[in-house]
Amino acid sequence: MTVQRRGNPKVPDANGIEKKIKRGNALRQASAWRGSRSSLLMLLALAVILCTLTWLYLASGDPYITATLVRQSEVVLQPKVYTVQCSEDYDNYQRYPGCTPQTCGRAFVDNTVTREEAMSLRRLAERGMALAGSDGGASILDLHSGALSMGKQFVNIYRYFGEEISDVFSEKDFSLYREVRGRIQAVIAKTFELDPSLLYLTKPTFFSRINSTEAKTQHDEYWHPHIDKVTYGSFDYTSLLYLSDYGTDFTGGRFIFMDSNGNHTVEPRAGRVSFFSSGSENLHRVEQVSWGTRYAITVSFTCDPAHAIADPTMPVTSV
Ligand SMILES: O=C(O)CCC(=O)C(=O)O
Ligand SMILES: [Fe+2]
Repeated sequence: MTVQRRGNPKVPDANGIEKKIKRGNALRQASAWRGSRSSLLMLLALAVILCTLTWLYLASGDPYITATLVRQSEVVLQPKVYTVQCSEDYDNYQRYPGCTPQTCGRAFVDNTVTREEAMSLRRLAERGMALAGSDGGASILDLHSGALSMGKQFVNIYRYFGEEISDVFSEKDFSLYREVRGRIQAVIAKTFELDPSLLYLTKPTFFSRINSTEAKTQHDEYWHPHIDKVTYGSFDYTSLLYLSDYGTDFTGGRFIFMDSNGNHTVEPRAGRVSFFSSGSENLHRVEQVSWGTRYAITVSFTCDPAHAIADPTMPVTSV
């Protein structure tokens, strides 16, 4: 019997197999490409969604977003005022009509004190602090009480340095402080519609010098959130006169109002006066300085005559 060789259609020839393999490869490649193209599109879509969400997040005023109220480069010639609702803190204290905050808020002005005056005050602070200074990143000098940071504690410069202090400070320094204090008092009274004669300078009033040196004691930890009326008791209006420039003299060190709807920042500028009602409507902190040295003076006012202090004066030394 002869075996007839019939062409089997199910067994393709070598060419056919090759073609099939090629087609298979091509199909696989195409689908791989389609796969990577669709992952790319997916990534793109994700990026678009992410950007949209970020934009919505920013635009909706998220509580943790920081907004700058006043930049260092800005020159504020009329007080820039932001009112906020007064807290109930003042209910716990005796009210003094014409002084106790009825309108609360914060304001900034750059032409109450000149930059030259700020530089003179800064030199005064530099001379004073050169006598001692903190081991950590925050030193203070209080011309009223004489307190000066020294190592991990404080000394009284008037007692510790005695007559030598007249080589460091002059009458002119004290009269500049008085002059500047008077102008700050007047601008606070005008802005908050108060009787300037019913505001009194209160303690502590001090120069501060802060930098990025590691804190050695609690006194060096200047960055904690606080309410001035709680921290200092007698304050009704706080003012800060900045003696150096954010961005050139130091970085970090911005002042931050911590509001329920977000952080509101002030960039220090030499000669800038930042003032605000001292209650919990103005919870704040100072950002840690990351580079350089920042100088400022805290000059605050009370409505309670019992907490008034006199302007600092050159101590009378016995001959
Ligand atoms: O220096 C500052 O900007 C703020 C200081 C401060 O909060 C304070 O002295 O109570
Ligand atoms: Fe404060």
